[in-house]
Amino acid sequence: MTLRFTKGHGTENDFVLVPDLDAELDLTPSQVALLADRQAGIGGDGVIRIVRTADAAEEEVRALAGEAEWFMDYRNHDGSLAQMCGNGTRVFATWLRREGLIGDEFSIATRAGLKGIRFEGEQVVTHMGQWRFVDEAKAQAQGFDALVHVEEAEEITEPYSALSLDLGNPHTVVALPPNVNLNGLRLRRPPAVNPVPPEGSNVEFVRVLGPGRISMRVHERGVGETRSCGTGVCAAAIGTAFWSGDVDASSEYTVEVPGGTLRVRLLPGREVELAGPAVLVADGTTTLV
Ligand SMILES: N[C@@H](CCC[C@H](N)C(=O)O)C(=O)O
Repeated sequence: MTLRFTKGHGTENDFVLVPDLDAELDLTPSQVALLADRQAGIGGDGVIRIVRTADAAEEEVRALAGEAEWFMDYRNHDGSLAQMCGNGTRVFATWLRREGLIGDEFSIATRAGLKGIRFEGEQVVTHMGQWRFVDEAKAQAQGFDALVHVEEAEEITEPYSALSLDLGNPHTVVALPPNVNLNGLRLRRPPAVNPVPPEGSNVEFVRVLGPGRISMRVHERGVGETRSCGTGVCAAAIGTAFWSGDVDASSEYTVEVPGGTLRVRLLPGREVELAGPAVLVADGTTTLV
């Protein structure tokens, strides 16, 4: 079967977008993994099927059809399903706008609920909704609720304290001590998180650069190290605000990732907004086997 696709990225977190406007596709995990394969397929950190919310397979998603016409059906590089992708929302929205399917401000449906989108010049702003601690009592009592082992250069060192956050999808944030070089971490293998998150976790390593400025590297669940992760930079900003003493105040962070720069606004009511660029790189067709 011939498939139309668009390749796009948000701060170099790259995706294969597959329009399925008539809801004819039932992509299997192995078909997704082949599309995302950088040697044998188109290549990307994830695959986004663009489909009407009313045609989503999941009942909870279909229930959002009155508020959002389009559903971002997000799959990871390995073919697994994910609830949400922050960078993906901007690329998805940019494709919908290019095709004339939406206006300047609208909502999209995701497996983590509705997300508001607006275009501000070259930037796309996603209202990511509410975040939550996975274990607030433990985090407030100890300052962390998990441990992360990671390889540094050749060795696996002592575990780092970490914070588990739910941004619709799972995150574990590590604030690196000042003597540890962010670029020296080896993220080719998944960092080991303890307690083991039941559905796996994206793991972010954060270095504070100055007030409101951080840099981050990420190992994404279902992918490996990526050059950016939108939900991950939100988690990194939330963790940094938490460790600096006031996660409930409004604040803004600029987050440097290997693929570029993103802006995060922490809002009252534990809501968060993400702003950044989105680029559509190429359109083509491929054969689905
Ligand atoms: N890159 C994304 C997150 C994609 C999903 C993630 N790997 C997961 O499994 O939760 C982003 O920009 O947020």
